[in-house]
Order: sequence, then C-alpha cells, then structure tokens
Amino acid sequence: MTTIKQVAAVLPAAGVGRRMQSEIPKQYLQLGDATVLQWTVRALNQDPRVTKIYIATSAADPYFSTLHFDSRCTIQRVDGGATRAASVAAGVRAAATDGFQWVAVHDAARPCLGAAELSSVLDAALSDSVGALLALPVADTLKHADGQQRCDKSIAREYLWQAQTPQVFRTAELLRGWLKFGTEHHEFTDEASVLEALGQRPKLVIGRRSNFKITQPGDEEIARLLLVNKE
Ligand SMILES: Nc1ccn([C@@H]2O[C@H](COP(=O)(O)OP(=O)(O)OP(=O)(O)O)[C@@H](O)[C@H]2O)c(=O)n1
Ligand SMILES: C[C@](O)(CO)[C@H](O)COP(=O)(O)O
Repeated sequence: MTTIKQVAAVLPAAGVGRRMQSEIPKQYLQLGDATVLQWTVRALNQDPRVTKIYIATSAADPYFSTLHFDSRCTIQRVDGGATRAASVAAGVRAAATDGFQWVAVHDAARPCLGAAELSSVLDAALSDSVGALLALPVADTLKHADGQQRCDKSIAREYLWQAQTPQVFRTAELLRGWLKFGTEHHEFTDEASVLEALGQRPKLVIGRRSNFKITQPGDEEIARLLLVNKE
C-alpha cells in the first residue's frame, strides 16, 4: 500500500508591506469576501496532501485574531521574525516539532495560486531527491543599467527563471541550512537559495503568471480581478 506523504504549508505573513504603501499590511487587504491571507489559505486547501498550515505573523499583529479561516487544514499561528527567512524558519521549526518531513513555503501575498500549479509542484518535489519550486522562465529582454538609468548591455535570458512560491523542501534540510548559515543571510530571499548554498539543485517547475506576489500599489486590483470578478 502506498502512503500519501503529508505536507505542512508555511505562510510567511509578518511583513509590513513597505512597497505597497497601504494603511494595513497587504496580507490583510480585503478582496471581495476575504482578505489576501484568507484567499491564500483557501488556495493551500486545494491539495489534500497539505494537512496543516503554519502562519507566521508579527507578534504584535492586531489583525490575525479577527479572521475566521474556513479551512480543511488545521491552522497554527507562530511568531514571525525580522526577515522573511526568520519568519519562514519559525514556521518550519513548528512543522518539524509536529513531525512533518516536508514543507511547502508559500508567500501570504500570493493569493492567486491555482490548484493545478500547487499539485504540480508537490508532485515534482515529493518525487525528487532535493525538492522543487514554482518559477517562470524570463519572458522579456533583460537590460543591465548604468548609474544613470540607461542600458549599458543586455543580459542573456536563456538560463534565467523568476522564482515563485510554493517552494517545497524537506524540513530537515532547510533547518540544516539555517543552522549552518543563519536566517539573516542577505542572499536567502527564498528557500531554494538555502538548498543552493548547501550545494543542492532544486527542481524548477513551470508556474503561471497569475501566481504573482502582491508587492506594489495596483497589484491588489489585479488579484481582485482574478479572484473576485472572475465571470
Ligand atoms: N519579516 C518578514 C518579512 C516578510 N514576510 C512575508 O514574506 C512574504 C514576501 O515578502 P514581501 O513581499 O517582501 O512582503 P513585505 O516584506 O511585507 O513587503 P515590503 O518588502 O514591500 O515591505 C510576505 O507574505 C510577507 O508578509 C514575513 O513573513 N516576515
Ligand atoms: C520568495 C519570493 O517570493 C520568490 O520570488 C521572493 O524572493 C520574496 O522576496 P521579497 O524580497 O520578500 O519580496
């Protein structure tokens, strides 16, 4: 009999959303009947292999406790940290304590993750020796800028991809990486970077543009169109 691997999702949601310039952190902006964070939790509920969701918020967060999550998965809040990596590490440590061998780390600010993309990155990761992440091959011509915002050269894009989340890895390997390099390492802007620093090569799984990260003003309108005004 094959046993289905259970996966914990870890959602870093302790950011302040400086680039978004909104009054409240972007993960709590309202999109129709739910906040960004509630949509993201709904998205993670789309695959039965995800059974628990750890959400890292700032310790002083006044918003999280006001939300109701209509979720098949158990939800646990943990205290996030000063960097995204520290917030993720807090969730991954809690998942390890509960015995999860695999974690799917997904930005709270990516509410438009589709069921097919979630399943494809889980399929790829759980059958891989290292793990996998969603990503997009770079589609535009890339320019290198001089100090005056003028192009001084173009960059070959053949081998370049834009990383998204979920990023699905073994709990023990992520913890080994953070123990060795720390969570304040400025190059660790995602989980794949930790695996790369350990000398491993995470698998890239082609994602969709719709799984973008709400980052700057106007992004929430695109998410609203994709999630609320679908018809
Ligand atoms: N100390 C931090 C910083 C970020 N995040 C989370 O990491 C995800 C991706 O980060 P980003 O888009 O950079 O969010 P912010 O840090 O909030 O945005 P900004 O950089 O514009 O301030 C977000 O879900 C954010 O809440 C986190 O959990 N803990
Ligand atoms: C993890 C990530 O979303 C992959 O693109 C990204 O690296 C987060 O970066 P940010 O600096 O926290 O926006």
